[in-house]
Amino acid sequence: MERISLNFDKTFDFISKDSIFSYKEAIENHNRALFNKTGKGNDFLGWTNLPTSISEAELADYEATAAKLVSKDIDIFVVIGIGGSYLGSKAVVDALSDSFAHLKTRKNPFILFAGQNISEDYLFELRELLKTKEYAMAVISKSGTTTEPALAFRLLKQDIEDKYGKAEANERIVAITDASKGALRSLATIEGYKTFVIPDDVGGRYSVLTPVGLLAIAVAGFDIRALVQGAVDMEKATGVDVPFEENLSAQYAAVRNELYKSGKKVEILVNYNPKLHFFAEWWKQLYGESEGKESKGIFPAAVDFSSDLHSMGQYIQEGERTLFETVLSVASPDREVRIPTDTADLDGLNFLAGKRVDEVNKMAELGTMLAHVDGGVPNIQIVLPKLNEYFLGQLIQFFEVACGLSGYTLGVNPFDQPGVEAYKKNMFALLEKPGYEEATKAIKKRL
Ligand SMILES: O=P(O)(O)OC[C@H]1O[C@](O)(CO)[C@@H](O)[C@@H]1O
Repeated sequence: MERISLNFDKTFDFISKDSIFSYKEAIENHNRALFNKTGKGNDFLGWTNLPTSISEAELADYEATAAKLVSKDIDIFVVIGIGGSYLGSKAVVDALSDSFAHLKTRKNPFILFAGQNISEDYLFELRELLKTKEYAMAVISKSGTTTEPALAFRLLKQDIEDKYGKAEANERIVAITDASKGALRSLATIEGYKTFVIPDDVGGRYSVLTPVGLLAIAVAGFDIRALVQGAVDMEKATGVDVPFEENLSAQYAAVRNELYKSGKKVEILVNYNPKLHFFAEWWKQLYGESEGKESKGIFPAAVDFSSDLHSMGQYIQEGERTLFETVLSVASPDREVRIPTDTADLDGLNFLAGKRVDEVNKMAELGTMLAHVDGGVPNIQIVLPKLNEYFLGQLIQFFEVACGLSGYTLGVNPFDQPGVEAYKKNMFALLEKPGYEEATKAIKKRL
């Protein structure tokens, strides 16, 4: 199998190869704890062997449901969800879509998102747009009780029922949630929506390869079988008995932990293709929610280069020396654009004539990596041969396994997120939610 590759040579000015390989035994033990489901948070380890456990019947169901929705000639498929219930599908759909798909004639509907913020303007404008379009929607919440998607769904449910009538609206709504618990499960049962189950042992940020991600990706017209196949191959390539020397996830986990120990507290995920912007958002949740606890953890940040070289480049080159970068590099672009000759050559670019634009991009990438290393920023590089479903599937599983190993190495439980409750508690107290009376009194005294 052709694989994504990992190169961490450009960290050796900062940490030694020996120090990285000193993690071998510990990380191999962590890998066994992950795959044998004996480590911390082991009730949320269903994602480790998720790719190989997806059945033909499940894939066929996602594809058939997507085809049924698309056959209604919908312009838009609205995905209502937040965090892990939206970032995975957004990441994959954006990575695979034409950059201007929203302005072009398409075979498949455009995927829009709701419930990922509480902006009144966003919801107003979305509802206005939907009045003029044909649409269907998926409402996704593992807990079934998250405020942001519940609020958006309350509004959009009324709109879709008003537009199509209740019976047809119910045909256009798919609910993806827990098998038995939560308000969304109860509502879906009452309304008779088509439903899909998010497995109990797969947390939100590890759920892109469940119906949470796969349905929307199929509706958008992408090959979910190739995506899953990539993840299957990476599951095997990082599995329980794979030695450290061959396990890319284990090596990435070791390098980032050693960099963290050496004082590099911020990891910046870099891309040179704007289609990967939301992949970085998915990655930020994966690593931020998994590792940021007990006053520890690398802060995950992201930049889109070369755009952000003209905004954040200065800081990365010369600011606080607590950064390292992980560059997502795509070896070959899908399309070919060559730079033309210009007789006047007033812009002085004739030295590039005949070259592909990607050659310039690649030299920007290499030049930046070398400059940043010179400036004190270690660089890791992950290369995808192409930006397609198969290699994205590999990359997803690679990062998930590495995240589990990295969290175990750091000594935290990478599969809970207790800190997220703090803002919710305050928001409910401020909104005077029944049951929060004491908290309301206490918070009001602070205002
Ligand atoms: O799918 P749910 O349960 O609505 O949760 C959405 C997101 O909210 C969180 O639970 C944080 O509150 C994330 O972990 C999760 O991805």
